[in-house]
Amino acid sequence: MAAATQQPHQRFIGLMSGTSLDGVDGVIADFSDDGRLAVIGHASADFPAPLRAELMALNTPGDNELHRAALAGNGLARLYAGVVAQLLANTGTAPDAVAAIGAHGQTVRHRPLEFDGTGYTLQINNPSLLAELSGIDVVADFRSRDLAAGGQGAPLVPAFHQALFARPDAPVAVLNLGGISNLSLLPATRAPASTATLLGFDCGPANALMDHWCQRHLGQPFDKGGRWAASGRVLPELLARLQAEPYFAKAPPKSTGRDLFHPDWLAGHLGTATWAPVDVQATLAELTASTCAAALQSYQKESELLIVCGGGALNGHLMDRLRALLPGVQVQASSEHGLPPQQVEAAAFAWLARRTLRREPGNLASVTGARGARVLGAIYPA
Ligand SMILES: Nc1ncnc2c1ncn2[C@@H]1O[C@H](COP(=O)(O)OP(=O)(O)OP(=O)(O)O)[C@@H](O)[C@H]1O
Ligand SMILES: CC(=O)N[C@H]1[C@@H]2OC[C@@H](O2)[C@@H](O)[C@@H]1O[C@H](C)C(=O)O
Repeated sequence: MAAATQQPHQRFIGLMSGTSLDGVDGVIADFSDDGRLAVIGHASADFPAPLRAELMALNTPGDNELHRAALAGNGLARLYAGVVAQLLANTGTAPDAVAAIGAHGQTVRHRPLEFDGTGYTLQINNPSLLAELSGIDVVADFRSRDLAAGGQGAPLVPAFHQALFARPDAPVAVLNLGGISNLSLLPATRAPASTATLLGFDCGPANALMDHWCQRHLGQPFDKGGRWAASGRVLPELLARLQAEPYFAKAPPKSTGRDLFHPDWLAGHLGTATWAPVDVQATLAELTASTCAAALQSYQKESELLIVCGGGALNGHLMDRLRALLPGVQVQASSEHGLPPQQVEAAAFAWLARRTLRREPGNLASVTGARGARVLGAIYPA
């Protein structure tokens, strides 16, 4: 009789609904014992318009928030459950073959201490409902523990970027262009310990303001390929005003969100000027590219490779501007390094859920500024 074979891998699902508020991305991935992963399926779902509108509205203080947030959490959990069902069906996976789902939730407030002295981060979610609907353990609320330990609670993906993209002999930078941009600066894995500090921080707005402007003036949710921005002219005076935002010059650790970079922030800088909308869009794209490029040049000059993920990697104009602003740096989409741009963050939350189940820390104190490594999140058993 053949000896019983050991299970060769563990399967996890990761679900991300990020600050661009475009919908949910999910991946299902197999992890080997040493933590390497193979994504075996991807599924996504757009937000139904009323849920998107409510999640967007909940980013700013308003009436009856507790009730509305609870209902939005239910709506999000049901959308998540639909994505999980697609992932299971597409890959012929039974729920009990999945160790856990890492479900990020929807950030509607992000207030690390120095933002306004409050010190909390809030991801709307209903992990109990998702566990009930999916029959799978759910890990959620990944950020609060890092904040409790004095950290920013974000970004959390740099540790995953390190596991996935770091190289033995050369540093690598990884840029996520979602609603907000964040950069991971990965030292060479063989670098001496004294020079091997991994940094990561949010650079500023990526697509959030461009999406807003595009919706307002073209009635479209985003600027496909960046073609509208590419047809405009950068406004030097406006660009200088936007770049003067103190957040950009702040040293890490730092993180941000729609709490700072919201439509009123843009409106305040536009003032009463009557610039052509297409030129404002070109300027917003330049703001994204220039702040990300400046962040790389300030904190990892020696990097010759920039791997770009997130939906912004599909914006040809943004990618061109990054290349122009970073001569000598190869700027490549993450698809050239094994994982399509829209799957990286979801895969990161599958990876983080696995860490939590194994009681392994998910944060990096060098990135978030937390007092130390912490096991992140809460587990909701199926
Ligand atoms: N073909 C495309 N051309 C230009 N932009 C695109 C394209 N596809 C997606 N995007 C942009 O990418 C955004 C979605 O990116 P993504 O899903 O990575 O963001 P997110 O995960 O919601 O945000 P975050 O990483 O800040 O949490 C869209 O809102 C849009 O602006
Ligand atoms: C509070 C919050 O949701 N932050 C997000 C957001 O989207 C991009 C950037 O701002 C990053 O800090 C973070 O997401 C990724 C997944 C992170 O934690 O690494």
